[in-house]
Amino acid sequence: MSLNFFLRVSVACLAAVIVNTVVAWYFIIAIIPIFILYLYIMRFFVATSRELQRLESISRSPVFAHFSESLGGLTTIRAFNVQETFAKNILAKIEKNNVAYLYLQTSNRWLGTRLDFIGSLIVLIAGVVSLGSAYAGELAPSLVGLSITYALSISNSLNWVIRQAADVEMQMNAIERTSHYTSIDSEPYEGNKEPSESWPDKGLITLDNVHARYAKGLDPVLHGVTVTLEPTQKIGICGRTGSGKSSLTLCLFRVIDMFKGKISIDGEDISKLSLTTLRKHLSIIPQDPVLFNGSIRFNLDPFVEQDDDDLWRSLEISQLKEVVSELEFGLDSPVTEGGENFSVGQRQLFCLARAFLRKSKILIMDEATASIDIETDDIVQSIVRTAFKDRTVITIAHRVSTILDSDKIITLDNGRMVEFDDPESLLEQEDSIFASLDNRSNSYQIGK
Ligand SMILES: Nc1ncnc2c1ncn2[C@@H]1O[C@H](COP(=O)(O)OP(=O)(O)OP(=O)(O)O)[C@@H](O)[C@H]1O
Repeated sequence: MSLNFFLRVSVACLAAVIVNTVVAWYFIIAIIPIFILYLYIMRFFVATSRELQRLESISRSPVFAHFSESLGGLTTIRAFNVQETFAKNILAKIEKNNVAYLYLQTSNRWLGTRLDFIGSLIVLIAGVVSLGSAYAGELAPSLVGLSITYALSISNSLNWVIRQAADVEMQMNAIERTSHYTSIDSEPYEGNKEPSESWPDKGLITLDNVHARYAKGLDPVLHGVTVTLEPTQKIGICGRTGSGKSSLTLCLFRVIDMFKGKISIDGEDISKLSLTTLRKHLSIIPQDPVLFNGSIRFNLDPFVEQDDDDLWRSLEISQLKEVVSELEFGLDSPVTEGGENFSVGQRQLFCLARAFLRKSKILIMDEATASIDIETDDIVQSIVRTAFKDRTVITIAHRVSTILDSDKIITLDNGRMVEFDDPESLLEQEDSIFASLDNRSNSYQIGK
């Protein structure tokens, strides 16, 4: 549509110049300096407005981000009575955006006055040239009218062309951003090996001299971790803040760059598998349990692979059967965005039910019980001990009590595995880090 219009306007513009030149040939000589001036203004305006548009876009995003974050945290904002601070913050961001917007509009006005001036100049030239010719008797009065009418249309057309050109440049900002995102390296999804259907059927995890870092150019966060986790073992990982507990689990999912060493699960080198295969076969319960907008059924079984009996069984195991059966629509009851209509503990239990349903042989719990009460923590631990007894479970602990009954404890320090033993033996060694963390357990925290 726009291209069609653009072509029509361009042809109309050309026709107007030809008509004026035919009416009085010196019109073309007079129009050349104006055309050069026009090009100069066009280049100046397009370059400026492009940058102003970019500033406007950049300053607009924080306004939306702040607004949606404030909406999400309304209760916290009110609880701390910091409404005024948040209002001030968003007003400052809006003001910044308004400044950019104002400059953008001002530049448009700047262009408007110059284009009007150039347009009037063209009409003036056409008028003077054709009237001069008419006085000299070379031109019929009707042709004077024709010439001025066409000159008026030139100024309108030029105005339109310059604005469209500027607009295209401005909108190209979006293309520039998109092309930036398309050129970002993505994770290597493809694998060159497909494991057997039943993989992993035991849950044996072997880490051999694992070195990992968050990105090329950053310092390594794991330095040569070597350990074998036997099938069905319950392993607790502890260590001070920043010791590399989460990084170790991220390595299992190949989220971070393992630049040296090897991790095998049931004999398969995970670096050779496709990411989809690898991640499909591991389950993780993060500290912030994730539930999606939809029904309970969708949250438990997004790929519709299980029947209702299995779903109810998983809810029974995670002690949610009663809660769900009391809801009006049972399994089809709605879950709001982020699972806000359930408590954090219940969300953890839903995640546990989901992990149980997926039947993956390996479950990773990353400080999963950090933000729930001790009672729910106990429920989670007892579910792990019973329903997950035939699976390998790695628990990053927030409370010492959480991992006290693990089969083995891994203690990390500065990205190195410094202890690997059963909890009793480690507690007996008074100089062990695990024992020192246990001594601090009055605070119920490890590494915090
Ligand atoms: N996204 C990241 N980018 C770069 N470095 C990171 C990133 N996340 C963590 N690190 C670094 O990796 C190291 C290990 O962090 P990690 O989160 O694994 O520790 P942690 O033991 O899980 O700590 P916490 O108990 O606080 O969760 C730290 O030095 C940290 O600074």
